[in-house]
Amino acid sequence: MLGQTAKRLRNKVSAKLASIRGTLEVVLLTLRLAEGHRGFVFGYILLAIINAATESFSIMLIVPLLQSFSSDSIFAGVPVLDSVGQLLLPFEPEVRLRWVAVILLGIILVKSAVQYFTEVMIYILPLRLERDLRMRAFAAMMESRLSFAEGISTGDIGNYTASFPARAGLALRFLIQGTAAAITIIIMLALFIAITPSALMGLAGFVIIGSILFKRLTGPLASRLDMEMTESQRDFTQAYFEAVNNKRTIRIFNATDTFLTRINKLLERLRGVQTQTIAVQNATYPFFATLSGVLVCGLVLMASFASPDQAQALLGVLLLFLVASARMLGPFSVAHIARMHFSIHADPVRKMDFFLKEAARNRDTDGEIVLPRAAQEITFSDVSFEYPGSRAGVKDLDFSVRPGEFLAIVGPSGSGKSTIFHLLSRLRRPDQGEISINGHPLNDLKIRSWWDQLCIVSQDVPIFNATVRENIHFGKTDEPDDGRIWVALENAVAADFVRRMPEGLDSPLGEFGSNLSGGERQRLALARAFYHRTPVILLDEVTSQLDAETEQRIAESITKLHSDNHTIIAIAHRPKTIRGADRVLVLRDGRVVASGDHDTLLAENEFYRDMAGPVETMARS
Ligand SMILES: Nc1ncnc2c1ncn2[C@@H]1O[C@H](COP(=O)(O)OP(=O)(O)OP(=O)(O)O)[C@@H](O)[C@H]1O
Repeated sequence: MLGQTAKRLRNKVSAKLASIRGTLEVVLLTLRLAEGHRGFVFGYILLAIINAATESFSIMLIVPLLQSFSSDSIFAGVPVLDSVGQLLLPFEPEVRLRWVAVILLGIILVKSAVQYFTEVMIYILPLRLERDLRMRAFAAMMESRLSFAEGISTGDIGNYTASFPARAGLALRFLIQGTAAAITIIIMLALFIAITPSALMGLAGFVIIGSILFKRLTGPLASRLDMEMTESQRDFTQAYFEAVNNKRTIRIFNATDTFLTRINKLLERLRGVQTQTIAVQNATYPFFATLSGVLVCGLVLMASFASPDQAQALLGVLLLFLVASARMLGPFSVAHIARMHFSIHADPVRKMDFFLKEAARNRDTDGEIVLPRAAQEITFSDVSFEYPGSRAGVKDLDFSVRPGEFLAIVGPSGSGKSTIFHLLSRLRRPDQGEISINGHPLNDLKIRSWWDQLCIVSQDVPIFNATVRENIHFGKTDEPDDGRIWVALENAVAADFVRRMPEGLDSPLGEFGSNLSGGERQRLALARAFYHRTPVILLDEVTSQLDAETEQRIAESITKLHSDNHTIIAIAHRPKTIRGADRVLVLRDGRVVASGDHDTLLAENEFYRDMAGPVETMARS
């Protein structure tokens, strides 16, 4: 029996210690996240200490002043009050009042100024940290390896770049607000220890019993709300972005009502968590006010049972307790509200810190070699790559592309064509083998010096919510050259439809280019490549949405680029679209199964012939 009780006690103690360790860990993590704002944090705490000191000073002045007008000395023998009282006594009552009034006025002015600045700072600080963390999360995502960045769901991205920074900002706010309140309480307690130990006993009892009771009542709820807030915000962001990004599909599949119901449910859940949080937060002040009221009633009752002398002493303590509790109720409630809020926002602090560390670990490392701008020879030597967690990818790729060569890569869907582009642009890195540019391993290059010489037109045609000019000039830092933009548009067979737009090059293209047709988007993306005229151009199914005539005109533009000594690597499902290529690589299940020129492959390779289809094969025969 005794052993069991001891064991239970041990478990309780170790659980308590673990919880204290957990809180301390979050405190340190919060301070680490706020590393760049230390001056602000310490400035706030310093002002809070000045605030508490002025508060104490005014109590030390007011109480002896009142006492000095009374013939019954309730505070006789109380060291601090006595000595301040002695200082006041030699003065005439009116002089005493004047001096106290002047000093109090000075204190009040200092206190008001300090209070104003602490109030402003406490709202500014979370915003500063939020802004800083949002930027850090965004940069971490952009600068980390693609496999890491692509592994984060939209809901989580929403949390890392919006909700978590805001909540970590609040955690910092409540951490320093709680610390400042705790310092104020300590200063006040020290003052009351100096004044009278019995008042201190009352206060200490009030502080300890009140805190334990309040924590018991609200602690578990605060931790649950912390988790629920994170989850409900993540789920809402996920659903929201899915709805925003799939407007057309949702309508056509008649899924509007389903989506609205889902979003409505998620919003309702979020509101529920927020409501519960507000209910818990606002319980603090009434709780402690009631508790201190109950204590006062208890003391009055006790005085009613005591002898007149004891009653007077008790009422002296009561008076002090009233002053102390009235003064301390504010910082005390703030300390508890802050503690509770801090634990409500502990989860985002841990997750934000973990995310930033993981992103730093997965940061895309760069090489040292700056590649001079020139025609480049590209070599794949025994390159193999598998997507993480999947067996798909490419195997044993071994080929070179000469400077100025036009290489076509054909193969069925899923054979690994786009993966080659990802590897060549170092968005992914080979598991085995090496890719080199002009003899330099791709991993050793300063990647921006390679990207500077590379342009990609991909299947998912990224058009930005900007004007035609800004979309074509995208990624460049010099001034846009309208003459060259029009030439690029002509080459991409896009000039006619841009001319028809009401504002020409200044026309806005809408979000994701929603003001354009699929083929127009494709031609604008091509115009971007023609404008950039980088030494190496990667084309991924660039004519898949175009009619035969436009496709033919674009093929001519590509041939012209080729004759201007640009290296072109073009991906296609259908051999028809890359007839101008010098050489064709045929890909199947991630491997190169044949290579040669179009005609030779048509004549000799059955797989290629099957892909080319009867029209192409007949055209040749
Ligand atoms: N992020 C990814 N994670 C896991 N597997 C992937 C990923 N991207 C592509 N794959 C897989 O890798 C293989 C090669 O994909 P890739 O996109 O290179 O094919 P592709 O030949 O370009 O196809 P398509 O012609 O349809 O665009 C496919 O089996 C595909 O499912």
